[in-house]
Amino acid sequence: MESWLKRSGATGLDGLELADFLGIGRGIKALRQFEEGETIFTIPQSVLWTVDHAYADPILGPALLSARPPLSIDDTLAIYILFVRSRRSGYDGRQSHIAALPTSYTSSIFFAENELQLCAGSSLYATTIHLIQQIEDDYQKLVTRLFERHENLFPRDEFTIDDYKWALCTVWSRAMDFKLHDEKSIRLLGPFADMLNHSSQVEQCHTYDPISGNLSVLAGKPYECGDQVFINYGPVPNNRLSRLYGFVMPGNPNDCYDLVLSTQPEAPFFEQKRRLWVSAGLDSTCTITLTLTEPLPSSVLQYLRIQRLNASDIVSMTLHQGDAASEKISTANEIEILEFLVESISGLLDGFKPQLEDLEELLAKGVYTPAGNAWMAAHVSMVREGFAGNGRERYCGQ
Ligand SMILES: C[S@@+](CC[C@H](N)C(=O)[O-])C[C@H]1O[C@@H](n2cnc3c(N)ncnc32)[C@H](O)[C@@H]1O
Repeated sequence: MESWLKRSGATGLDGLELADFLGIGRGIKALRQFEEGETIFTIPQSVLWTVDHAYADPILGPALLSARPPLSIDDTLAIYILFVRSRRSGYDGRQSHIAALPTSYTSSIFFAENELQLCAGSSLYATTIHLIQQIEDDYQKLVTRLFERHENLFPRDEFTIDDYKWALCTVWSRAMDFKLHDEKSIRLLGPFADMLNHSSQVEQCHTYDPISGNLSVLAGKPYECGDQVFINYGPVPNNRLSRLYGFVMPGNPNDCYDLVLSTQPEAPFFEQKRRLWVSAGLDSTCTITLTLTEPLPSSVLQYLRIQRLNASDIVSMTLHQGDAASEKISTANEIEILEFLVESISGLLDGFKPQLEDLEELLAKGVYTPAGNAWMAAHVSMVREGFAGNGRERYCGQ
């Protein structure tokens, strides 16, 4: 892979090598010193995996262009990888990258039922179950939209659902996203750059030049010869890390709980309430992220105050829409929403299985293999530790 990249114009690779690091696995090792901010290496645009390159491929492109509706970005990249992997000639360079990819992944979609049960009640449990079904549905759509129409391009034994899952996990765990101008963004996989592991000790230091289309990695901190070079994947909570990347960080400060608030259209004064939610930047169904530093965002209270409005509250609120329900509306309304919150958060916490104390004990005793699936699921489930304490204090103090 490295010789193909160098021939294609990659720079900086001589100062680096792939190496195994204890407790983290394969990553990139510095073979010399790097000063913070220095460009470590650059991968040219011609070898990146992008949606544009997939469409520009003379064999794959026309098939992708004919798919209706068009494929999502992740599906396009996943099919591009599988397509290149399946070719017998003409794709040596990209195939040398594919040969360096892991052959299996540890995303939560591969957890066994008993492993997944360890995080029952968490958003990871619900999203993983949903995702497994979604992947099966998406695969069936690909079969009818693409594979059956171009049987010569997509030999069925190299485009099975297991191949599709592998390619999707390749994209989820290795793709980088960059914001461009005009609110546009680009998702790409950079050969070699995708060998960099994550550390929250460095600032974001991978950059994309929209003019040249090249990808560069800068030193996020000073490195000595022999150090592992890291990038920062972003402030990702453990449930996402486990779903997309197949690892977790114990005590992750970015841990959060996605609280879904929704109201049925049959509810009293639904239309008026919906308008108030929209004026407050919310909606009749909205997902609000509870974090360890902000376990009870004001938007939760705002949503519930509007949800519990009675006929007379609605009239006065509609007159003063401003920042709807950002403050207490009435004592009765406030008591109602706080009682509801205590009840529903207790319900949410009770929904977690197994009990927090049991999980803490099992983890402390080292029952689960570190970094294994059960260990990851247990750590995701521990997220409630922070919310249980912080949240309750906050509700009692209202
Ligand atoms: C972009 S790849 C990095 C290269 C990867 N280690 C490899 O050998 O191909 C991302 C994957 O590396 C692993 N990884 C990255 N950072 C990690 C970390 N801090 N701890 C444990 N595993 C990590 C996870 O398996 C993740 O899905």
